[in-house]
Amino acid sequence: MTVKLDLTNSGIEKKIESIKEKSFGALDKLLSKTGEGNDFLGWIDLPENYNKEEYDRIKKSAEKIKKDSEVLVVIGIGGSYLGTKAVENAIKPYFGKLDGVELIYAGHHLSSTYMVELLDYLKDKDYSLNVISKSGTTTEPAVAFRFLKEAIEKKYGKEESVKRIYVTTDKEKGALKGLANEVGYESFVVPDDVGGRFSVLTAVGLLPLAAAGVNIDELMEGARLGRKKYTTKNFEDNIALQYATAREVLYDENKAIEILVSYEEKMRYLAEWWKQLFGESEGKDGKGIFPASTIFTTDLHSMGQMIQDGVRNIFETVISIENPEKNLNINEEEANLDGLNYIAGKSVDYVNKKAMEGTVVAHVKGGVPNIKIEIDKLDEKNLGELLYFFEITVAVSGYLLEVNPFNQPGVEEYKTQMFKLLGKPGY
Ligand SMILES: O=P(O)(O)OC[C@H]1O[C@](O)(CO)[C@@H](O)[C@@H]1O
Repeated sequence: MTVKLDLTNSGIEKKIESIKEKSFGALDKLLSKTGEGNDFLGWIDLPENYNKEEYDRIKKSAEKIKKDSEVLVVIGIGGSYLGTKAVENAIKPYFGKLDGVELIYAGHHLSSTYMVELLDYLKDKDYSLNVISKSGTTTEPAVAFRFLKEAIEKKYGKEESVKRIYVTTDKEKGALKGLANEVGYESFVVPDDVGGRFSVLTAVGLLPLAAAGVNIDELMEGARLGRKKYTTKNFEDNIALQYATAREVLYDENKAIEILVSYEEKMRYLAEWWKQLFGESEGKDGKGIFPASTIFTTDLHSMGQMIQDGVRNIFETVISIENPEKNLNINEEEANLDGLNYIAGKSVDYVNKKAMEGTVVAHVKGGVPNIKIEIDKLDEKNLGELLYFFEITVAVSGYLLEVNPFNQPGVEEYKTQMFKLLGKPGY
């Protein structure tokens, strides 16, 4: 077992029994495709049932990008970039990069300063673009692409730039698809039945990740393993079902905020991906657990007070990585002026783990139930499984909450108001 779940500090193990049946019903609804949003369930079978021809093309394009570019600019927002950034950051070294290109993100906000500085940074780099938008009409990436397309055409000329632009979008709809068809960019598809926040294992995530040097075969292998485990209709064996059930019980007990905690800085963007997945899936009809995240011990020194002592509407889900990639021991110092000799001979990870154990005790004592998810190490295979684990959990959680986990009507409101202010035709 690679991903493990520990509910011993959740305080609700007995209550879980009482809604086990309801959770089964939710999983059944999902797998029999009879629930709301059942036209967006393509992600369930994706680890097995993906387009093999496209997968090969992704690998070939990634090799070409590696050969002719130092940088790949990933243009997208929300589900069109967060999964990539989550996996990339979890896998790549802190300083430097993998055996691939540097990924730089654009179109995930509207900072004019960022765009000016990015265009400047790219001037002396060899680069390619991957513009990603399922709808093909999202404003932020569209604006970014307009600037970056102009810049790349200026640098390489029209003909060469066409070979450096990769488009990932709907198979037939949207402005981006129209443009790709007209100009002849290499194109990849976001399947109709896979929503943006569930799309990391399609070309959306796979192309930039492969170009960055992430092992996408292993990522898919992990997801395949996840599919076997988390679609199992046996409560005792299915920890995604257990996690969804625990969340439902805690929500019933007015724990309306879930903080995803990690003690590894590399997990920061996995938490960002998780926040979109859970926030967009559950937050509707006046319901939903608010997804938040922290990196400990860093945020214990900023958010720790609030978590320990503030409004008691929080629970924590800790992702623990059993074996760090790298570790080092603290040496004994004769003078001991810093007073650290009491931990001499111990490793930094040992101290980190003790911080984790101590924090769990303190927070549970302070009225913050704790769920622990454990992986043995941070690699592509475990990440693939973890991504799939969260996807199944959120779908079951959504059905338990009696919302449609696969739409996001609320996101439209800000767009409507912004378009009105900008004078977009039709608004
Ligand atoms: O891939 P697209 O269509 O540009 O959408 C980007 C993101 O924007 C949203 O649609 C919300 O507007 C997210 O659900 C999605 O991940």
